[in-house]
Amino acid sequence: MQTLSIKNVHKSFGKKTVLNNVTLSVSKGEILALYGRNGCGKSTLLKILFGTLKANNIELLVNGTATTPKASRLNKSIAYIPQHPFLPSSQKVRDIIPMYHQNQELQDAVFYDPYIASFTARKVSELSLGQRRYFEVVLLANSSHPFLLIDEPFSMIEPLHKERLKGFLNSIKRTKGIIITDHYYNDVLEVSTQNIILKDGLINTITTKEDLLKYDYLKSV
Ligand SMILES: Nc1ncnc2c1ncn2[C@@H]1O[C@H](COP(=O)(O)OP(=O)(O)OP(=O)(O)O)[C@@H](O)[C@H]1O
Repeated sequence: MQTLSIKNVHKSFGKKTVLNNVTLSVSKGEILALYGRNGCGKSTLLKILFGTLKANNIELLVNGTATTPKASRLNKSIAYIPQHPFLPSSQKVRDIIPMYHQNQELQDAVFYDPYIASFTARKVSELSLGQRRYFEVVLLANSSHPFLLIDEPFSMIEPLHKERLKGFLNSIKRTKGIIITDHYYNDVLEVSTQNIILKDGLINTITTKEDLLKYDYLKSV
């Protein structure tokens, strides 16, 4: 079983502790959903895992072997889809695909995705938000990385795009271990296999939607 485990992640910004000995793990075949209120530290945790933000402390194990976030990024264990646009806006979709994938099979998986095939001639700047988000996810999820971090894939996109994205995530779920964070909790709950919430720097397990009330994320369900 391929598993990504993090233990005792600690992160402070000045005197403010955002992550307080956070411990979690995700295995191939699982989608771990991370909830939490604005500013609680979800993106901070994903950036730390991808090695673009330094933690005060982190123990990272990939398949039981101790490693570092930077090494995991460089050896293509972990892929990361950030919250903000990251693709070159003046490039066409069809030119971006080979930039990310030299492997023909991986290129084809993106090129021949039925929805992406309908806009490969367009520049990224010409895509709708939903098209761009779907392209970003499919582009990076069709990779050899066994673990994938996705920050807010559903935010601000229309219902039809959300359905398409959920369908895609369900189709790749058995091939990867995925950590996803988003405030569209109903959509996330449809695809997730495990659910946790970050509150006051600590991780709590969620088993029902009502637990989101318990940790002050919702007022009613
Ligand atoms: N570089 C930084 N310097 C100082 N404080 C920071 C920095 N980056 C993040 N923070 C603070 O850390 C906290 C966690 O931010 P983070 O972006 O991880 O929250 P989040 O849970 O992803 O929020 P949202 O749901 O709004 O995306 C916030 O209070 C934020 O202001």
